[in-house]
Amino acid sequence: MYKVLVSDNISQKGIDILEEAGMDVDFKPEQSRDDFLENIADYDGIIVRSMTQLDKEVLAKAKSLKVIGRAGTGYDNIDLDQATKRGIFVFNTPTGNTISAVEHTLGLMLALARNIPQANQALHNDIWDRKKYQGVEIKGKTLGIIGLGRIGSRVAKRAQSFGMNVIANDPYLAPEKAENINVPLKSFEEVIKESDYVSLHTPLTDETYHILSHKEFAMMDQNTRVINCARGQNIDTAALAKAIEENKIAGAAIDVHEEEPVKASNNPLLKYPDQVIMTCHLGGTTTEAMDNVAIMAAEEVVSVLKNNLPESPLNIPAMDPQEFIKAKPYINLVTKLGNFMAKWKGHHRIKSIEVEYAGEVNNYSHKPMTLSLVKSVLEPILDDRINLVNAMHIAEERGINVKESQTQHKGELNNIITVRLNTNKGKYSLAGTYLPIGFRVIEINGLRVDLDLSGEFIIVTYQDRPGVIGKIGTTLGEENINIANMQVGRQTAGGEAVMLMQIDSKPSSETMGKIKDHLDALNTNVKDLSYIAM
Ligand SMILES: NC(=O)C1=CN([C@@H]2O[C@H](COP(=O)(O)OP(=O)(O)OC[C@H]3O[C@@H](n4cnc5c(N)ncnc54)[C@H](O)[C@@H]3O)[C@@H](O)[C@H]2O)C=CC1
Ligand SMILES: O=C(O)CCC(=O)C(=O)O
Repeated sequence: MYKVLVSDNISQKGIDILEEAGMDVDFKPEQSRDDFLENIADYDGIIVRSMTQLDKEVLAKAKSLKVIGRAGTGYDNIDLDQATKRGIFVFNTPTGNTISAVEHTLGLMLALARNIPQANQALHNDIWDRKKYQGVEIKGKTLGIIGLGRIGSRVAKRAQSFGMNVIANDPYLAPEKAENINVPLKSFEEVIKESDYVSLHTPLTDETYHILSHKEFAMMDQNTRVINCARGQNIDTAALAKAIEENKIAGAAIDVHEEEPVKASNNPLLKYPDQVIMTCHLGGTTTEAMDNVAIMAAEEVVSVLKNNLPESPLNIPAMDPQEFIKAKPYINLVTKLGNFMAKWKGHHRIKSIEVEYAGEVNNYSHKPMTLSLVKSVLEPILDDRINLVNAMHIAEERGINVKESQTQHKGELNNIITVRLNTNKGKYSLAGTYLPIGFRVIEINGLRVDLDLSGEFIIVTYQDRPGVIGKIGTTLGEENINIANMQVGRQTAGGEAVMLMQIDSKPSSETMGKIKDHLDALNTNVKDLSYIAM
């Protein structure tokens, strides 16, 4: 039974899903860091929101952890690099709370324009002051959005319906996406200078850390109001407090904070209740969003622990489910070629893995295929320590160069995948194709063959000599091993030859020894002789 820790508050619906799937669930949102560090080794899966820090120290102790589910969007609290190196799948549920974050942003903008929280607070204190709390309209004003993704684009659409003029900065967005929603893309500086309202909707990255600081506040108009519903570290809090103090800008509405939870001791913005509205990271906290992200995260954790790939992976290439279904035969083909190669090359040290894709297979992303190949080639050495998440990292760590290429050439076949290994004892190459009837191996070390890529094989590479086929056939016959199919390829008469035999049962090591003795007696210079079960 898998153990799953839920270390932040999530909807009960998520916990029910985990339990119904037979998981042993610990719900511990209030756990101390020390307890967390002490117990994390016990868990196969974890679900977090933004409060749990899954940093290097934690992940080093998380010896059994296979999957991290982020019930929400931003994943800056997870050390993705470390999780990847440790082969832990990480996914988020980025669509579950988009609308809630959008609506909270709009709410903050209106509250900021109309002094709603301040007037409410005053009235609760028995103060009626219509002059002090006079607001401004948002109609006709310019809203500058930094980060026009899922949330930013929806904020834009709603703001346009209020009659706002929306502009945006997003260097990574395809310009057509912005054109489609009638939002002109401008430089960061233009947005900062031209906007009455600046709203942040970027993830927290090295580039967006303190994206608004002294310099940017100095560029803003005095009537500018700033909204942050993204991440606290996107704004330099001290610089914002100074800009407010010096009336460089008109106000700010802040949902996310550099230090959470906010306390009077750690946040200078609390000194400006008339200009700064603050909420306690509530952007994604609605009943609907909480249910959505918890259900999605729980279902995905269960699915990944059952050996499926996550739908919104953060550390393996994502694939559209429809595309995945179509590409699956090629993923299976390349995995089979990798399994074959791993057994064929035996204990030789791999220097490089090359894969060449030809024909129809080029219609799909190669990344999942190449990852599957690397995993299958290295698996016999590393067992369950290698998976799709850490395959490239492990290859790199072992000095194995992985190269992929594509070509249109495929002859009469619809698709061909060729795998080449360079080892300390020589080169191996194997090509296969996917046909609706199954997988075929069509080339070994450059020699044409045609065999079903399933079942059990003996493969031998040797110097072409008369009598080899007969000797091997007789030896297998004496051991009562039936040869279902056999193909021999050779470069030239007397040159390097490869024999691939599909057999009906496993030969003993004595049988393999006898074959080797016969081949040596015939002076065939055996390069390798392997039994391969697929
Ligand atoms: N306050 C809350 O409770 C919530 C906060 N969030 C935060 O909102 C962020 C955005 O969420 P989504 O819109 O779903 O993400 P998204 O990935 O759909 O959009 C982010 C956009 O930012 C752009 N971007 C990245 N770096 C940029 C840069 N240096 N300058 C300008 N644009 C840049 C990207 O190209 C992308 O279009 C999340 O990363 C999360 O941190 C999300 C949900 C709830
Ligand atoms: O998950 C949370 O703690 C709140 C929502 C959020 O910040 C996010 O989804 O990025």
